[in-house]
Amino acid sequence: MKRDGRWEGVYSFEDSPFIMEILTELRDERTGPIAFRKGLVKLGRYMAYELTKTMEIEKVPIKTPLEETEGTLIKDRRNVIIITVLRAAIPLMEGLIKVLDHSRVGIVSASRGKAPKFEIEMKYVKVPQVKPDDTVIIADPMIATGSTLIKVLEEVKKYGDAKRYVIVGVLAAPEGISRIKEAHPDVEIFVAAIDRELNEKGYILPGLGDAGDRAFGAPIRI
Ligand SMILES: O=P(O)(O)OC[C@H]1O[C@H](OP(=O)(O)OP(=O)(O)O)[C@H](O)[C@@H]1O
Ligand SMILES: O=c1cc[nH]c(=O)[nH]1
Ligand SMILES: [Mg+2]
Repeated sequence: MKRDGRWEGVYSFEDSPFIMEILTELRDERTGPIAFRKGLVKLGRYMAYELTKTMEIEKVPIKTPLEETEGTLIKDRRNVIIITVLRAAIPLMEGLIKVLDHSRVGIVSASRGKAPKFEIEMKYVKVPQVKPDDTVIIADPMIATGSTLIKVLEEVKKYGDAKRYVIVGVLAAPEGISRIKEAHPDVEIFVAAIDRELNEKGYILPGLGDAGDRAFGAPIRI
């Protein structure tokens, strides 16, 4: 895990060869939906594991069959809410919850409109009560303009004050991170990698394309 000096509380995993190998498969245009979804699940699992290193732990007395000793408990792991941003975060959440298995889960829908406005439509919001000890993890693979996550954070913050707000994603564009940090300076961001820029349609470059479409196929409008 590597802190990015351009912002406070922003980390990438560009120093992790294994995470970079999974990302390489996700970026590759030849990777089909089955392998793409599997890659997202794997990333979620390993990123959650890395995230536990930033969590508060507690030393606890335990008894082995032979004697008393001291054990470790990750306190914060017991107080996690994962917010899944439809669609593309579904496989990422599946991976995160394998490690963060006590998590409560919120589901929100967010659909980004076309350039240049990129208006976000949020029709479905189901979020549990947020308590002061909670770490709220917002899972969304792509941080492009940042508009989706700014809106999701605004909404989620109505459900109570958390100990931490953490975004877990795959790729981010620098402009998206800057916009989120400006609107929500308290949020921490963990992404596999931070890419170069956005194109005129709001896609991350070099990126991996449309994460939702690659995972689930392109929807049609009727
Ligand atoms: O940072 P932004 O510019 O807001 O863009 C990022 C959003 O775009 C994608 O979702 P999309 O709207 O394509 O929905 P989908 O997951 O259903 O494809 C992605 O999963 C993010 O939620
Ligand atoms: O590059 C991008 C930008 C937004 N959403 C995606 O799925 N990909
Ligand atoms: Mg999409």
